[in-house]
Amino acid sequence: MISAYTGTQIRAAEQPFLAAGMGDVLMQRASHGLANAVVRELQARSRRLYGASVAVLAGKGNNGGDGLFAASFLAARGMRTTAILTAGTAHAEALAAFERAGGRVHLLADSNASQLAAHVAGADVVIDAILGTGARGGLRGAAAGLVRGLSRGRLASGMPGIVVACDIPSGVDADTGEAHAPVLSADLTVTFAAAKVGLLADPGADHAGRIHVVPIGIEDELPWPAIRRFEPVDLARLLPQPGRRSHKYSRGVLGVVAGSADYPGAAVLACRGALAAGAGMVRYLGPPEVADLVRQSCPEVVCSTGSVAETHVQAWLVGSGMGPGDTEQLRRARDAVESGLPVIADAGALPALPAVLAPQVILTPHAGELAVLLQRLASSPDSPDFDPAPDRTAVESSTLGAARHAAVLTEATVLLKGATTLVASPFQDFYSQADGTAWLATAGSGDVLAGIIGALLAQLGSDVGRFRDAGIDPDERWAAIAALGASLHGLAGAAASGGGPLTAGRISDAVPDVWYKVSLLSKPAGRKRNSHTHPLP
Ligand SMILES: NC(=O)C1=CN([C@@H]2O[C@H](COP(=O)(O)OP(=O)(O)OC[C@H]3O[C@@H](n4cnc5c(N)ncnc54)[C@H](O)[C@@H]3O)[C@@H](O)[C@H]2O)[C@@H](O)CC1
Ligand SMILES: [K+]
Repeated sequence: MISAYTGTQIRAAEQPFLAAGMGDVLMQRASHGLANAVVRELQARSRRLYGASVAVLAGKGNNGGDGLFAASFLAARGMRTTAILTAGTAHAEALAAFERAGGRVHLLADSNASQLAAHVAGADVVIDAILGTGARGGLRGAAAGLVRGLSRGRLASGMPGIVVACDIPSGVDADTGEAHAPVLSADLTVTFAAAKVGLLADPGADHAGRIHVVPIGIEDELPWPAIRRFEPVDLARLLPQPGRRSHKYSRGVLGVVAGSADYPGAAVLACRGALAAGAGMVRYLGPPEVADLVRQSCPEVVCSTGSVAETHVQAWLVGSGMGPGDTEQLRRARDAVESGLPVIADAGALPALPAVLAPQVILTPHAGELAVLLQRLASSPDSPDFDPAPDRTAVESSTLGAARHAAVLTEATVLLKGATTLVASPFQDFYSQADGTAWLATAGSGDVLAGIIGALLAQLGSDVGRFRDAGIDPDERWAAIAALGASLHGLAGAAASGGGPLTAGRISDAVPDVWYKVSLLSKPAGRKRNSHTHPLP
């Protein structure tokens, strides 16, 4: 599990060390880690170390200090180092160390910005150490102009160097992931003590590149994380395995209310996702013509035109492929929510459900649907910290804030789909998953995700002990189940894609194999099914 923290939490954890006069020690650990990461990055790309050019963009705070110390270590390994001081001043000891190591220093001004930009664009490595966790807002003045020029150059592929962000890309809010343009997108972010929330939420995550955490010795002081991310080994622990005496009913039965005359395929894809993710049985309720298609595609599914009340299941999936005119299906969706069973509510169900729900109801909007949902709830008096009527762009620029707000207002668990999938529980537990590939942005992908999460709800919803044993508050298991589903969906999509285009059905087809490979991570080597190890996709 990856745990991430706000800048405020990190600073609070540092406080006892700073009070004990250990600030310099922390900075040395951080900057050594940064320098080592740069060396490894060059080596991984088979680039020479001796003579490599390094440009560090250094602000006036400790973030700039980290960058300057790191550059001085790199100079000691024979690299040619240049510092651009973006604020006219810099951390005094770090600057002195940098100059002693032979680094060249330039003060950034409007008059020399374009000349320095050309120099930086030609460097083998650019270290972005302008702003860190102490930033308020984004880059300003000449620093903004420099980064804007560099970003344009990067987009035009004119900048072959490696961009390494020190702690966080400058301009990204460490607490929220909001990005104040311009931001220089990094290939690698080397972050200290622990990942920052802003690296795990879009749009900050767009700019972070790969994330490397450097421990600096304050980790034991860190509080409960602000956001977490499951890794495959966590899936190995949390995904269910049938017992020897399991039967289809004890394995977990999922009821599916999805599809319509206009979108019958959504029902098929949701059912396929659910079957692939281990539901003991899937029961489909819906129009006969959709049920026919479901039967043809998935003969395992038991179809009926009955009511929610007379259908015995452990969890419901409602809404995929449904529209406002599908009166009977929408009534079933509301009945499913009223049953008190765990429900995943997707697409067409979102506008049709009561405003206030419950934690075991998982809403799965994309950014546009979340904007509509928040607009519907905007009349709520509990929305002081959010634009009362956010549009899609507002949601996309503050994904974590929007998901958090929706969870608070609806009292449901909210899964916001996107390049990074965020899950917010109404109790304010958060997960971020980014296991997939951009090829997952394909029609029907969300229906499969709903099916996968539905199957996990049916199998895991009552398994309180499993979550407690994994250190997850049982009340928060709905968010954990949603995050597990997002992770499984992402891993399956990446495996099925293999780097090329993807169709939704292939995501579900890939789930069982990914599940199997993940489950090997929890078993001692001697107990593997055969002698071959299956690398994760
Ligand atoms: N506190 C510690 O013990 C450690 C801090 N570390 C580093 O220190 C960083 C935090 O350092 P600081 O608190 O000095 O903060 P920053 O280095 O992020 O910068 C804050 C400085 O920039 C100014 N500033 C804030 N917003 C600005 C903006 N939008 N435009 C221009 N200037 C702005 C502030 O007035 C302040 O002087 C971390 O990100 C990390 O890199 C590491 O060295 C590890 C140890
Ligand atoms: K930075």
